Amino acid sequence: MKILLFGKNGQVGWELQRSLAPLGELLALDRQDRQHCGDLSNPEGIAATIRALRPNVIVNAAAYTAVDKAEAEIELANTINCAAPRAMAEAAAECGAWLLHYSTDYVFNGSGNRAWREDDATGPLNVYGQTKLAGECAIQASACRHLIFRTSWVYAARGNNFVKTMLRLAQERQQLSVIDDQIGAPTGAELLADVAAHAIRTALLTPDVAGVYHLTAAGETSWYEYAHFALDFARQAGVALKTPKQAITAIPTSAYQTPAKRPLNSRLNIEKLQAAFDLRLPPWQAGVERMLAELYGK
Ligand SMILES: NC(=O)C1=CN([C@@H]2O[C@H](COP(=O)(O)OP(=O)(O)OC[C@H]3O[C@@H](n4cnc5c(N)ncnc54)[C@H](OP(=O)(O)O)[C@@H]3O)[C@@H](O)[C@H]2O)C=CC1
Ligand SMILES: Cc1cn([C@H]2C[C@H](O)[C@@H](COP(=O)(O)OP(=O)(O)O[C@H]3O[C@@H](C)C(=O)[C@@H](O)[C@H]3O)O2)c(=O)[nH]c1=O
Ligand SMILES: [Mg+2]
Repeated sequence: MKILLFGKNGQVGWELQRSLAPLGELLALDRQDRQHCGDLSNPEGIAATIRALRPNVIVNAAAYTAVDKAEAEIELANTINCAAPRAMAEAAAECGAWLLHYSTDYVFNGSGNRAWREDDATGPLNVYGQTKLAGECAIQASACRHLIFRTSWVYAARGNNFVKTMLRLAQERQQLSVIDDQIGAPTGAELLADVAAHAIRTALLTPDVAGVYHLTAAGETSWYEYAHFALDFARQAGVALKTPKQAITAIPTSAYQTPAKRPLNSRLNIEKLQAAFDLRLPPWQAGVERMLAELYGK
C-alpha cells in the first residue's frame, strides 16, 4: 500500500509520519518538497502530485490554521483549506484513492450546550471555519471515498498551540486573563494520528465507513480550566512561573477582543466514531499530562 501525506511537519502531520509508517510505503510532503508539489496554495500542483504518485490513500494534515490572520487573508485561506482539498479529492477519485482529511469544531456557530452531532446544521462564525466547511463540502461533492475527521483544540509537544502559549506567557507575565465561556475538548495530535492509522485499516476492509466523524478526546473543559491544568503541572514540575495561581483571571469571551469570532460551544459528540471504528477515546487530561511530562521530563 502507498500512502501520500500532505503537511508532514504540522502538529498532526508529524505524528502521522510515525503512525502511518507501519501501514505501507509512506510518502510524506511539506510545502518545500523539491521533487513533488506539496504546496496547497497550488491546487493544480497538488493534483499533479497525486496523478504522478498514484497513492492508495491520501492523508491531508496541511491547512491554513491561523484563525485571526485568516480574517485578512481570505483568498489564501480558501485556496489552502478548500481549493486544494477539492483538487485532492478529484485526483483521488481518478485514481481510486481514499482521502482522509481534518476539519474543525469551528464549522459550528457555538450555540446551545449540547455536543454537536455530525449532521447538525453548520454555521461558521469566522473565515477559517468558513473555508474549512467549504473544504468538507468540496470533498463530499467529489466522487472520492473519504473520511473527514472534525476535531478541536489540537495540541502536541511539537508545534504551536494554546498550552505552549500559556506556558510562555506565564513565564513572562505576572497576570493572565483567560476565557472561561468557550467549552471544548483539547485533543492530542498523537491520538489523532493513532486513530487515523486504525481508521484507514478499517476503511480498506469495510469501505462503508466512509463519511464525516467527530474525533476529539473525551470530556470537556474551558480555556481557563485548561490553562490552570497545564500551569499547575508546570509549577509542580519546578518550572519558574511569574504568574501565581491566583493571578489567572477567568473572563468572558466579550472581554477578549480578537479579529475572528470564536464559538462558545465547541463540544463534539464522538459516539458515531466510537461505534463505527470500535474505539473508546480517552479523557482529554490523559494526553495533556503526557505532553507536559514530555516537555518537562517528569
Ligand atoms: N490546531 C488546531 O487547534 C486544530 C486543527 N484542526 C485541523 O487539523 C488539521 C491539522 O492541524 P494542525 O496539525 O494542528 O495544524 P498546524 O498549524 O500545526 O499544521 C498545519 C500544517 O499545514 C502546513 N501548511 C500551511 N500552509 C501550507 C501550504 N500552502 N502548503 C503546504 N502545507 C501548508 C503548515 O506548514 P508550515 O509550518 O510550513 O506553515 C503546517 O505544517 C488541519 O486540517 C486543521 O484545520 C482542527 C481543529 C483544531
Ligand atoms: C493567548 C490567550 C488566548 N485566549 C483565548 C483566545 C481563544 O478564545 C482561546 C484559544 O486561543 P488560540 O489562539 O489557541 O485559539 P485558536 O487558534 O482559535 O484555536 C483554534 O484553532 C483552530 C485551528 C481550530 O480548529 C480550533 O479547534 C481551535 O483549536 O484562548 C485567552 O483567553 N487568553 C490569552 O491570553
Ligand atoms: Mg491558533
